[in-house]
Amino acid sequence: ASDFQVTGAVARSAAGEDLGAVVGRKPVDVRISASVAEALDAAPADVLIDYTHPSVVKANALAALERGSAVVIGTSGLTADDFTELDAAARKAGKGVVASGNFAITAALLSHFAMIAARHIAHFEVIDYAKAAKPDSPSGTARELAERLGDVRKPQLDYPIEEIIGPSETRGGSVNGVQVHAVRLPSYTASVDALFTVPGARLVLKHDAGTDASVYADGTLLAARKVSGVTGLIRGLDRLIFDQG
Ligand SMILES: NC(=O)C1=CN([C@@H]2O[C@H](COP(=O)(O)OP(=O)(O)OC[C@H]3O[C@@H](n4cnc5c(N)ncnc54)[C@H](OP(=O)(O)O)[C@@H]3O)[C@@H](O)[C@H]2O)C=CC1
Ligand SMILES: O=C(O)C1=N[C@H](C(=O)O)C[C@H](O)C1
Repeated sequence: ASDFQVTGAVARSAAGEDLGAVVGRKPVDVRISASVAEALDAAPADVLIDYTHPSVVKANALAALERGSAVVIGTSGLTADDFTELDAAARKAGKGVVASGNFAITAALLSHFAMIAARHIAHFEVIDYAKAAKPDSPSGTARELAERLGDVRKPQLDYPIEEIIGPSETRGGSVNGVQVHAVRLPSYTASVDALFTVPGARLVLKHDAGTDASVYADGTLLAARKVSGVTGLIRGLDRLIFDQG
């Protein structure tokens, strides 16, 4: 995108190398750093875009806010409490954080439609499908969806989970009162189903992605453009697209 300039990059395995060379292009005079703090100390940035690992994303975001950068978070694994902490840190810094469990437009539309559906339908659950080796569960997509659906309303459960006859784990995990079922198997990449049902009929909202990471690019760049106008945290690409006209 011609309106952005890459000022730094982070990858421990390529630290010290030129970013252009590492991605198979001409050198671009951007040296890859081993950590976000090191990268931002070497070259300040308006925005940090984080696609790293659940174990480091919060520390990365806090390091960026301390250094005066806004933050776009794609990395999964953060809890509702983590986001509360990041919102407070962003407000203290007078900066914005935009986080989305999924930056694909199809996932953003699913979230938008699901919030409407939850206002009208009392029974719903979420199924999350990902590759067998995904380290976090539920996915960022499913976690954000369930947390936000649970804020719209707590879904009706017609049989209490704690009274289930058999292993209650088979009914999934509760995220903000919403049952989430995480499937981790080879052949899956990144999909989510939001199931809304009434007696006799079902609405199934499905986001289904393959391995092409470009589906996340436009949404990520949209967030990077808009985050400079934000103070505090916004969660969900759909909120950037649909809540503001
Ligand atoms: N919100 C969204 O739309 C999307 C979210 N994701 C999420 O983004 C995250 C990254 O996914 P993906 O790009 O597939 O992962 P990869 O493992 O392919 O890439 C992670 C990158 O982060 C670098 N990195 C820097 N610091 C660390 C660290 N401390 N620990 C681990 N890696 C580090 C890695 O390089 P090195 O090991 O050399 O440091 C690597 O280049 C996941 O949480 C995933 O769920 C993924 C796609 C879309
Ligand atoms: O690990 C992935 O690949 C992805 N992770 C994100 C998530 O946890 O939801 C988004 C997408 O599913 C790809």
